[in-house]
Amino acid sequence: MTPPPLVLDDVLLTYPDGDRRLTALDRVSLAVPAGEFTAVAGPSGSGKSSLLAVAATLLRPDTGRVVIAGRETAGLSPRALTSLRREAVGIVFQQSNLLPSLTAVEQLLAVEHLRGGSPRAARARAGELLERVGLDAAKWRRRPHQLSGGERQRVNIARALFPGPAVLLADEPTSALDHECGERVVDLLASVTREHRTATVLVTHDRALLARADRVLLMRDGVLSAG
Ligand SMILES: Nc1ncnc2c1ncn2[C@@H]1O[C@H](COP(=O)(O)OP(=O)(O)OP(=O)(O)O)[C@@H](O)[C@H]1O
Repeated sequence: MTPPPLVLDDVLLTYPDGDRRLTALDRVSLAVPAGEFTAVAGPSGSGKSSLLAVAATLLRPDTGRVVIAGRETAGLSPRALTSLRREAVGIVFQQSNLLPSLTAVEQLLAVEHLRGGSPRAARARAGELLERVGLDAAKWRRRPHQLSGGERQRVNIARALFPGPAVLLADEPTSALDHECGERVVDLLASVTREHRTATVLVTHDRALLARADRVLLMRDGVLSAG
């Protein structure tokens, strides 16, 4: 059996807090198999964003293991970590972290440019993904300010999927959207998880969205438990 694309094992993360340390993740373990959509709920300040930052290899834990797409991250250099992240981890943030000067299709192609692939194949793939996330082709040449919040999140999801990541992480992707639009974005995350076989983790405050997940976990004071 192939190992789960995302594994956190006994992860401890602390931040400096005056002359003490604040424990943000208290010995957290989590394994997300390919094609599974896991949601993490929990109050503000409980450690949800910290969990995603560690899973995205943006923060190194104090102790514990993080294994992405079968690779131990602990021994990797910053450069190797960046390249693993680029290949294996798609991230969708709260709201538009799209580049303001680029059109929807260019947002995806900019990622490919960093990877140095063939422009023609990249255009074809960008078109397929924008179509898949339901962005009307008439809007592919619009810049972020010419799109609605929901449309921007669709572009974000297409961009995160572009490199074919094994792991897809979404941090409150619906918080800037109205309820109905938020539900559609979460439905989209659920369906692309199955189609693309990503190990997906969604962090959300919105309990109404949890029903879409295969599994719900609760974060409280840095401790992760079954929902
Ligand atoms: N860079 C930092 N330095 C010090 N403390 C931090 C830092 N980032 C987060 N914290 C603290 O760590 C704890 C967990 O924060 P985190 O952002 O992970 O929670 P969260 O559940 O995502 O909250 P929210 O839902 O409000 O975004 C909080 O007590 C927060 O104040």
